Formats: sequence, C-alpha cells, structure tokens
Amino acid sequence: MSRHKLVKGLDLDEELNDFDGGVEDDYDDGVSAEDKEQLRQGLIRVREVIGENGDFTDKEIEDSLWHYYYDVDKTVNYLLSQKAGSQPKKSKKKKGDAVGTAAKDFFKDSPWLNIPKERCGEILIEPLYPRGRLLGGASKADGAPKSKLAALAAARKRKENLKPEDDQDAPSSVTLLDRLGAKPRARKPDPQFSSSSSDSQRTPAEQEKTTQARKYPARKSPSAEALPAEQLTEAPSNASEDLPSSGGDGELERTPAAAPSVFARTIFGPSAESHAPAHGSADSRMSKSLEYHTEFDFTVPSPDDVVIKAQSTKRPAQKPGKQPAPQANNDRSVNAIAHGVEEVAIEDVRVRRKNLDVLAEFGKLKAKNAANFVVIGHVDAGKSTLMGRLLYDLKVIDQRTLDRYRKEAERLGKGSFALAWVLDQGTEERNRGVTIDIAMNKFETETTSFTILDAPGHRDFIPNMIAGASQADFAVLVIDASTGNFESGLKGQTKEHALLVRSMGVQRIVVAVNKLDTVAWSQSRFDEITQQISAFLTTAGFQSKNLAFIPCAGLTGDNIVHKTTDPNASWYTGPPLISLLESSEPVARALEKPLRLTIDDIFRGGVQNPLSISGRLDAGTIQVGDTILVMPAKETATIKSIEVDSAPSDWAVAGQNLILHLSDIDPKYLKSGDVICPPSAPIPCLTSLTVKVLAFSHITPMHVEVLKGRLHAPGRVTKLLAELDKASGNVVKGKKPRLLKPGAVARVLLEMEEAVPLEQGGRVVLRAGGETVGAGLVE
Ligand SMILES: Nc1nc2c(ncn2[C@@H]2O[C@H](COP(=O)(O)OP(=O)(O)OP(=O)(O)O)[C@@H](O)[C@H]2O)c(=O)[nH]1
Repeated sequence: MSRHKLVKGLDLDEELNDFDGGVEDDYDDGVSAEDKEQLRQGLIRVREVIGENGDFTDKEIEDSLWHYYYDVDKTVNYLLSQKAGSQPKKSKKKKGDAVGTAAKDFFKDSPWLNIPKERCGEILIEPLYPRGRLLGGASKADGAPKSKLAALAAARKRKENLKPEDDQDAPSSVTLLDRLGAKPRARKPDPQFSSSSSDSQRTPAEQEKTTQARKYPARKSPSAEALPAEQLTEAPSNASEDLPSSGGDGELERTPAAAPSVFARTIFGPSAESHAPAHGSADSRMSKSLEYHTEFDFTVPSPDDVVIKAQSTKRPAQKPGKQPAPQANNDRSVNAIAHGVEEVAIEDVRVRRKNLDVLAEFGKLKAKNAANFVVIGHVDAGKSTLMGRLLYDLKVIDQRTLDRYRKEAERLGKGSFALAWVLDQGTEERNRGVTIDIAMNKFETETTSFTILDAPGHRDFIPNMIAGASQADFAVLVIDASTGNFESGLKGQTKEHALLVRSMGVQRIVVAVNKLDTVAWSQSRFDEITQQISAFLTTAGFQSKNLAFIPCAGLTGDNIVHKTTDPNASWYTGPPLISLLESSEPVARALEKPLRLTIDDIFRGGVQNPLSISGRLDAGTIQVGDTILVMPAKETATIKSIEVDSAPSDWAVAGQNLILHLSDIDPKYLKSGDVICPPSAPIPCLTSLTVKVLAFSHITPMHVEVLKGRLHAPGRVTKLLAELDKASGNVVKGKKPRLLKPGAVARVLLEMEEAVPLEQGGRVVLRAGGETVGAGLVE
C-alpha cells in the first residue's frame, strides 16, 4: 500500500485546536474567547426563550449559563424556577430527597438513574461543609457583589500570581503545547488536603488565594462536582461565604474525605440522606459501619495510581526518568505533544545517539541495489494497471486481494480497473478511475529492491507527478498504443511528462508501448510508436542508449513479468518489462555530501511517534539521535527513530526512502517541501535566485509557481537575463530577450515571495496558469 495513504490522516493543527483542556493562553480576564462567544450566544438564546417571563440581568443569565455549561434549557429552567420561587428551601427538604428535583432533571437522560433500590449502595457521610451554591457567587470581601465571571477572572489572575516556584523560571511565552506536555499539577497532592508542613506554613491569605484559584478549573464539561444538590436548589450567592476558611480551624486538614457528588447521591438514592448522621459531628466523618471508608492520605499515590504505575512498569517504553531532557526552546511544542500523548499512554524513551559510522555500517550491509522509478504517461495510458499487474505477477499481492478488488470494482461498474486499484487506493481515485496522487509500492527481485512511484497522468495533477519524478532514478513511460489514443496522448501529457522527468534529472526511460492487445499486437503499430517517441526523447535530451522499448499489455500481463505467449506477438523476441527494469544501472548515492531530505509528508507515526515525516534521502547519512535542522524554519529537531523501507533502522543513507520520527520540534515548523539538513551545513534559503531555464511555453516577466519535489512556492520571473546556446550553454551575444519561446534556453532571475530552501544545482519546475512553462537548474 502506498506509504502516503497508509500514514495520512492526522491533522495535528486540527487535533491541537480540538484540545481544550488546560489552555489558558487566550484567556482574557480569565474567560477564554471561546467561552465568551458561548456566553454571548447562550445569552441571546436564553433571552429568546424567556421572553417576557423574566427581568434577569445579563450577569445572572451568564452566570447560570456558565454553571450549566451553556445548556440553555437548564439555564432557563433554573432561572424560571428562581423567579417562581418554586425551589424548595434546604430546610424544607424532605427526608430521603437528598438529590432534589433539579438534580434529577439534570440527569434525567441518564440510564443509571433506574438502579433497583436493593442494588443501591449506602453513603453514610454528609458533605463536610456546605457546598458552594449553584452559581457560586462572588466573594464579598470588597463589599461589592461580584458575578461568577468576575470571580473567575479574579481567580485566574490570582492563580497566575500563585504559580509554583518550579514554574516561575519558565519563559513567559509558554505555548499551548507546552501546557499539553506539562505534568498535570492536579497530580500533585492538593495542598488543601495535605498535612504537609509547607501548607501549615503558608499564610491564611496565601491559602485563601489557593482556594479561590482552585475553584475555577479550566472548563471542559459539566461536572457533578460543580452542581451539588444544595446549589441546585438555591439562589446564586457568595460561595466563599459558604466555604470554611481553609486556614481557619483546620477542619479540612483533618477530614480528607470528599463529600458525595450529585452523581453519587443520585446513584445511591435516599440512603445517603437516611443514614447520614448530623452534619458536622465527628461521627458524620468517621462512621464505624462504613466498611469501605478509611482515612486516605492524599499525599501518597491513590490505588489507581498504584495500579497504573504497576502496569506501566511492565512496559519497557514506560521507564520513568527516561523522558527526554527539557529542551532549551520551551515552545518546542512537538515535545509537548509527545508528552501530552505520553501522559495518557506511554512515556517517551530518551533518544541516545549511538555514534555509528554509518558509511561503514552501510558497507557491511551488502544490500541489494535500490532504485526508485516513476511511472509516467498520458491519463488512462494504463500505468496503474501495468504496475498492478507487475505486483500481482510478482506475488506482492495475492489472488484473494485481487479478487476482492475485482468484485468491488465491478460493483462500481469499473471492473477493468481492478488491477489499477492495487495502486489507486483512494476512494476518489477508485470512484473516478483516475490516479490523483503518487502511490508508492515496493517489490524486490533477486538483484534489486524497487520502489514504484505511480504518477497521475491527468494534467490537473502534474504537481504530484513532479513530486514523484523528483525522487526517481529512472522512469517508465507508458504509452497507450490503441488507435487514436497514442496520438491524443502525444498532444497531452506524454511529451510533457517526458520533458519534466528529464528536467528533474532523470536520464533513463523504459517505454512501455501498452495495450497492444487492442491492435492485435501489430508490429507496425509498435514500430511507428517507437520511432516517434524515440525521436522526441532524443531531442528532449535523452541519450539513445538510455532508451528501451517494450510491447506489452498490462491488463493481460503479456510481457510484464512473463513473456507473452500470444502468437500475434511472436515477432518480439526481447525480454519482458521486469528484465529491463533490472538492467538499470545501480544509482550513484551522494553519500559523502551533507544531509539533504525534502519532506514528502508529515503525519502521526503512532502513539509513541506523534510527529513523523517521510521522504527520500537525497544526500548524506543520518542516524538516530542526530540533531537536524528544518529549513526554512531554521528549527532543530531530534531524530527519535528511523524506518527505512518500513523497517526500523538506526541509520540511513542517501537513496533510501525513509520515515523519520521526530521529537523536540513544533509541527508548525514543518511542511511538505521543507528540507532537512545538518545544522552545520544548512541549505540556503533564497528569496532571489538565478535559474537556467528551458522554456516549455512562452516565458516573459511573469508570476510563476516554483516546484521542487513537494515544494510549491510562489514567485516571479523578474528578468530575462540572457538567452543561452542550447548546445554549449554560452550566452548568445547581441540578444536581450524580452520573451522566451518554447524550446529556448535562458538565464532568468526569480524573486520569491518568501525564502525557499534551494541550492545550486537544484532542479526546479516553473508553472503558470496550470501549465508547465519551463524547468531549470538553480545556478
Ligand atoms: N485493453 C487494455 N486495456 C488496458 C490495458 N491497460 C490498462 N487498460 C485499461 O485502461 C484503463 C485505464 O487504466 P489505468 O491503469 O487506470 O490508467 P492510468 O494510466 O493509470 O490512469 P491515470 O493514472 O488516471 O492517468 C482501464 O480501464 C484499464 O483496464 C491493456 O493492456 N489493455
């Protein structure tokens, strides 16, 4: 399966945007912009529903909305019941009605309310102190009543000022992702329940601040904790009034047992009330008959923590203390993503560089030759079918899979595309019967390990074809030999593709004259096509010795892996396609050059690898633990692990197709087309470059898109500097070009809208208005 298709599917930005826990960066006065918008919309809707029925202030409505987590119905119910004075007062509450009507309403859609009485547990403890009321209310310390929102804002500000010491050294610009990665403070013992001396050493004012701050955690979902029964039955009031001073009588320090939540009380039903001793008595806190209740020291790990820890120690990847060291750059949010994921899954393993001599390792390997080839040609020439057949005949895909494809393709009325589906995995590709993006597949012969880059033939997807061509060592040009189609292909993408691959540095082409079954294996048709294509390719700069032609039919498998047995094709005595592929010379690898890898794709490589990239190593070597530089972002990252051709490896060399799992970088610094290089030898980032260009169509000073692999960057041809002699490359004197005609070679000046990672010798393609207008070399 295509690597691209296998690993795509993660939109980190989207995932990060989806994350809403603990984010405080965009809070203004303690209320996030999102909350404000929810409040604004909620207010409008509540006003619409209430109509004439209430003279509530905006603040009252907003406070109710806040507590009901923007649930308009519940807010309206509450407000109207307030107005009607129908809420039963606490003192008048019936025995056994511990939860109250409002709480039941709140949970009315919850199936667990119907628990048979005999299965209900019993709660024998009452809340240790009156719970904050529904809307919390504000501290009246300053004499003026504050709304819940104002209290929230104030609490947040106080919380900011009360950051623990270990946070104070952190840079002020802590990113969202850092927060994601931060160890949750909630895991620390709650000082309110801690009997530590440090707590008792704090001043009452400090303890008051802590209490206030803790009252307003980041909102995620309505919690039962926020809606105790008493709160649901009483008007908004000053919550702080209801809370005992944490620094006062020390009651809280002595009584760590939490009060039952509304959820618990709803589940346990009336028993909680009926068995509850008088509130505030010592018995209420330490009932002897309460088998499951023992004093719990919150400063030690909870039973859950113990179990989780025990489970985690069974997994080697979860070794505590193996977290990567904190990085200098604190908004390296990828680190934080990794941490965020690891908080809930598996802890990271520190990346250790083994200081391998990669070239020596590669020498020892005695690996097979490796070659990437791009399959090009006009739309519907039969490229995917041909490659599907190749993979099938080589037993890379089995009969069952092919039968399944055939069945599904027939169901869609596209039975003839079954083999193409081996490569075309996308739903849209299958529905439309058209390749859209490069599909990568691998196969091996005795001598060579091949990577197929199946390119789309349709003109709309030329940029994807260019991305594939940029990674290819040679090309297979597929030509539809059927009557009329060869001719239309010539006018279409057959020539354009051939020119493009040549421009990208490809020197060898195997021409598959396909669909010969449709012309009864006519030798004259084959000869005619060979002649025309050969003439074109040699003028496009391919040497005759680097051209090979083969008559074949991908659909029937003739001359693909096995020689045809069709009597009409007896005139052909040459080898099948696979032999021609194998005869390609091993590619010279730029092993000694500085590391260069153009990012092809960025994705989540798994739970342990939240950020991964793929691409072909153009030059140099790389090993696990290396620090790399991403250009043009100029950000560094660490190579956490490497996959070469989908197998884990400690190192990789030029010419290999890799997946690199990264750490210590924010994904926002990565995009397809960026270049990975060593910090000691960065690729230059250019805003202005001179290019020796071959014009495919007319070029004047104009806007163009510059493509190199997956790099697509807008720019402008600002000057036609000189026209060059095609043979010698020398400047043609006396000619100041104002326009380049198709076929002309010239030196042009390009100004880019932003810096692009390109260096001398880099091959680029220029496109404008959906057409390829030229291709060239950066000088
Ligand atoms: N008769 C015959 N039909 C073929 C042969 N090869 C492919 N076809 C048919 O040609 C149609 C197009 O085949 P594809 O493999 O999708 O062509 P493609 O070049 O990959 O198309 P794009 O990638 O979209 O440009 C399908 O209906 C195939 O069944 C062949 O050798 N003989």
